[in-house]
Amino acid sequence: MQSVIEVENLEKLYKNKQALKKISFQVRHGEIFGFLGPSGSGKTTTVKILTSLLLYTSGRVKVLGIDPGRSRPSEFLSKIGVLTDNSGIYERLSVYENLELFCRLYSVPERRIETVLEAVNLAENKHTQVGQLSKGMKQRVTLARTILHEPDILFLDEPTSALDPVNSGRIQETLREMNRKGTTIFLTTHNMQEAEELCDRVAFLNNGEISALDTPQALRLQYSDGSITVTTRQGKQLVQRNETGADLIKELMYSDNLLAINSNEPTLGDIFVKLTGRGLE
Ligand SMILES: Nc1ncnc2c1ncn2[C@@H]1O[C@H](COP(=O)(O)OP(=O)(O)OP(=O)(O)O)[C@@H](O)[C@H]1O
Repeated sequence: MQSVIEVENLEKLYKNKQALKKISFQVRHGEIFGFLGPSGSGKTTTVKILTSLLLYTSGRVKVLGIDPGRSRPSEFLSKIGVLTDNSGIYERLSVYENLELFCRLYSVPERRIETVLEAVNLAENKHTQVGQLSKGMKQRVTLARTILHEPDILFLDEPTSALDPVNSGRIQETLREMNRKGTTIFLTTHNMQEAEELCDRVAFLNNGEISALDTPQALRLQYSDGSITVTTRQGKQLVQRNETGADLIKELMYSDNLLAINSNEPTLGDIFVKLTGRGLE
């Protein structure tokens, strides 16, 4: 499948701090790609470079065939959407007025507002002043603004980090829906559950280096120890995937003492710790 983001040996130096150490990866058209790493690993630096907000030191970067470091801002920014913490929504204006303002600024037809409000589930709140909305709803207004111009790629830096599970879930559902309609999504997070549920592929970033990159399922299988937990009326028991294990399960089934069988696949968080020796928080 066609790559919409290509990164090769990307390096970023802040004075003498090497924030990105020659990382390489590609993001395919139509996928949700997760960039996972703990605080300080280089996630925001990467997003800023990919969205032309920061210049890189060396390497090769292409986003939709354009080098963000050398792009014409108006042309490049019309193709992407960027959601970060400080997205500048006007608290004293209503939801609708905020979006109207951005429509005028970016020459987007006003009829897009209704579609976008439906997409982020805010149609009923369109006349509410943003200052009166909950944190989760504000984040959805910001998302609405980010997708107003129908970007080909959406960059999200920790989109749900400050939200409760209900609001996080709503944002995730909106992202899934947008992705189903063809938007490629590049997402940074240190929330492994979010990555596991949402992402087609994930990259683990640690100290400016990528230590693994694959689908969550492939990573779980690769780092699984192959054991199975069997639950019987007497309790839980660890069984290996071999002939002895199979015989035991067969015996438990015939004796009607088998309540459940679960494979012991590690979570993305477990794998991150295994690979890097540190957690994601
Ligand atoms: N403007 C800057 N000047 C110097 N060092 C910086 C600058 N911005 C970031 N860094 C350093 O670069 C490294 C990567 O930072 P970055 O913000 O990209 O990490 P992050 O993974 O996004 O972290 P967080 O999840 O806390 O936002 C960190 O060590 C950080 O201290």
